[in-house]
Amino acid sequence: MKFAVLVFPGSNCDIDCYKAVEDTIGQKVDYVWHTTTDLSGYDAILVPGGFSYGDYLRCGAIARFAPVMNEVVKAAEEGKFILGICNGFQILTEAGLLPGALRRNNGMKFICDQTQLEVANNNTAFTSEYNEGEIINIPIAHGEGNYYCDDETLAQLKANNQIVFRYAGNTNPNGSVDNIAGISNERGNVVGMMPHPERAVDQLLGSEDGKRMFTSILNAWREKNGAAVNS
Ligand SMILES: NC(=O)CC[C@H](N)C(=O)O
Repeated sequence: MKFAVLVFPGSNCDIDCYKAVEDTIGQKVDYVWHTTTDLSGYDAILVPGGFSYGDYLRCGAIARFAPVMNEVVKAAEEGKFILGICNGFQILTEAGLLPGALRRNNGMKFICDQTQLEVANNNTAFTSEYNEGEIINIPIAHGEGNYYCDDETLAQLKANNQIVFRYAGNTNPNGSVDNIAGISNERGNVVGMMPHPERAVDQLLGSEDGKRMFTSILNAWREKNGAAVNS
């Protein structure tokens, strides 16, 4: 299996994502610059966190127009796995690949902290290794993580089981609607989340709870492709 980690000017979690893939599942992974116009060689695309284009206008609002994003849209249509983390989630909502938007945290401050997440849906390619309702420890680091969508969209998210993670036990750090920390598209192959699983892949980092997102993706890909265990 081969992963792409997108790199925009201002990305700062690209190396963490690359290392997480290498260390947790040992699969092939490349950094892919934002001007790239061909992602056909990749099975999964990670859109990492950071401050793409300095967060000017709105987080993700400029990155969404990068040439590589047309390829990300194409990859999503082809059913490839796409995971946007933090700024990556913001970019995917700006690009219209995921519904809703990320607004300033309701306390208007950047928050960098450990958070407890509840796995709201383990029936996805990204979360199958967790138990439904499991509480996991994954850090956040954002200024605009306040997920917003209108009532109609929220009803659709619930009806289609698209809410993947919630901040556990009403410990909502940023004001997100319905404690939402991560969602998927309707098809389930695109997920965006504000917390950082790639920063929780070793006890040295304080938690290993993010590892199973990467093993879940690999398992889903193997299931889809009937691939041999070590391919
Ligand atoms: N860690 C991140 O990706 C931060 C995203 C964005 N710059 C924000 O502050 O909300």
